[in-house]
Amino acid sequence: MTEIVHTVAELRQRVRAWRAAGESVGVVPTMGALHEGHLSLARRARAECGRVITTIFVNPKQFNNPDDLKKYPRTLKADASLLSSVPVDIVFAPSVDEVYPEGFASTVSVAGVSEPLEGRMRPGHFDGVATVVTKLFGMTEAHRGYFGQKDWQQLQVVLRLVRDLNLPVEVVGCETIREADGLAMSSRNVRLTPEGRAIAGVLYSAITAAATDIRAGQSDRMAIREAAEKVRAAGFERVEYIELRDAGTLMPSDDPRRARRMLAAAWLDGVRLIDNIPV
Ligand SMILES: Nc1ncnc2c1ncn2[C@@H]1O[C@H](COP(=O)(O)OP(=O)(O)OP(=O)(O)O)[C@@H](O)[C@H]1O
Ligand SMILES: CC(C)(CO)[C@@H](O)C(=O)[O-]
Ligand code: BAL
Repeated sequence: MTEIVHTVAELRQRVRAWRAAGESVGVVPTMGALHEGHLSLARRARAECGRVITTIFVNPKQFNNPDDLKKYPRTLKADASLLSSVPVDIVFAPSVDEVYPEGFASTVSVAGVSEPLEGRMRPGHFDGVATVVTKLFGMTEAHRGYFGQKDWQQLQVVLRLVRDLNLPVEVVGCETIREADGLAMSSRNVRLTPEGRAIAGVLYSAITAAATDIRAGQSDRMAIREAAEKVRAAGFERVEYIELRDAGTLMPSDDPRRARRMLAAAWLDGVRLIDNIPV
């Protein structure tokens, strides 16, 4: 049975009882408007942990764009019913005041890995993510936390903060779930028009082709330029970045012997889509 819990006090009571009984606890942090990508994380947690908590919290501190925050889809009822099919034990859906009560004054800031790409395009975003993820780990006392590779840089930020702050959590990165045309599932996809949705898969196919070309010996720069041209030609309004980076540090990397990642962000129908793949 899936139970919806809104307060930290009630959550703690449940978790303490589980832990006292020797059960392992997994947490899947989300902002709701759930899709198969989220559910795959929850199923993995279900398979690996005795108890599973999914958190649903649209975290105002990580939105640098007030319009994006206002338009973020909120579908708690439908989300809870999807999660009961996994099933997860608890849906933790706190209010903004519960998470950030009067007088809240702390920020967790991860230097380095949070600075380029998403960090540069969305100032303050990763401070908001690092702060709320640290709090969610503290609130849930989870042994394991599940995060999607779709938000690759976020996953690296969380890994860094857990290491740096000695948090007793094992971070598990889970593969990106895609639509049939390759589009990475994302809650923001519902804001695409039918015309936009029809071309959205080009972001993935363009970076996949670039990665293949680079592995076949094409120069990084040429392959990336061609990918950006394909995305624009398909009808995207703007390519914010397509970059080849060290997979762990997110710093520029032209060393094919190291694990590298191609990361992209582009605008379609006024919606900002991101994706990434290994190279
Ligand atoms: N397609 C996906 N495959 C695997 N994991 C995913 C996918 N989409 C999101 N996740 C993961 O689910 C967790 C919660 O993400 P979030 O609630 O922001 O959903 P989202 O679909 O990424 O929404 P957004 O529109 O904000 O990008 C994150 O760890 C994220 O990486
Ligand atoms: C990890 C997270 C739930 C923190 O708010 C959010 O950034 C997300 O949904 O990826
Ligand atoms: N999925 C990452 C959270 C965000 O876009 O704000």
